[in-house]
Amino acid sequence: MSEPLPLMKNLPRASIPTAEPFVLASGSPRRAELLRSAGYEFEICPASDSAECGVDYPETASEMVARLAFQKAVEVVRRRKGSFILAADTLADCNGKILGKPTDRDHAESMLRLLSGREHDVYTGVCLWSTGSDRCYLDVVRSRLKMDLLSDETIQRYLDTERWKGKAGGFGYQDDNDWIHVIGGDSESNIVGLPMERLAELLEKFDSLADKVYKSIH
Ligand SMILES: Cc1cn([C@H]2C[C@H](O)[C@@H](COP(=O)(O)OP(=O)(O)OP(=O)(O)O)O2)c(=O)[nH]c1=O
Repeated sequence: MSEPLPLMKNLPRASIPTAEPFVLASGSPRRAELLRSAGYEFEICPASDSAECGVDYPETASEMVARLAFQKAVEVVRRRKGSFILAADTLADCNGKILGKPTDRDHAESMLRLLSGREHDVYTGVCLWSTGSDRCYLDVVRSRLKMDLLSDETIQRYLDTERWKGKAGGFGYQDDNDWIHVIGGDSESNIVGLPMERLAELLEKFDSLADKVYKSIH
């Protein structure tokens, strides 16, 4: 088995605030790996892709990840009664241009060319939802990154690895590249899809933070 990445080590863990089974409403292998590395026990029940698509809303990256995390949670809440649900969404934002997962190699290349030599933000929206008590909390964490100016050769070499697949912005911070640097925000796990430090805080404070959810969204 390969050695866990440094960012997967010493991750904080908090107790689940209800007696409900903990359900990860995400198909992201990174989110599952982060939770597993921290020692959480959970089931996986991904939201359908339709929870992510839809109308082009005029919104910021921060608003968008919050909305998408909420939509993914709603979709799973409908199927998993009596569960404590965690949904998340991650996007990159380079000067107002919002970058999701690339659809193909050309799309990934255009994202890398946009990010090359620039600073950008990575946002993750987190939605926690106790379906038994109908309480929900939504939060967003931001990290700031700087990508070195990439040569054509570096871009093509990275694209050849296919590690850009399924990753917002067309790259993986965890992919051991020396051309991407964190310059703001202190959660590396946030960049990879789940801010583990904030998650532990939210779980600890869930009872005081969470609001009752309107029945109408069920
Ligand atoms: C920026 C960045 C993103 N990512 C990943 C995290 C997320 O899995 C993905 C963003 O896609 P998301 O739509 O947030 O999640 P997903 O499609 O993987 O899973 P689901 O919708 O079922 O929850 O990008 C990295 O792995 N490394 C990175 O450096």
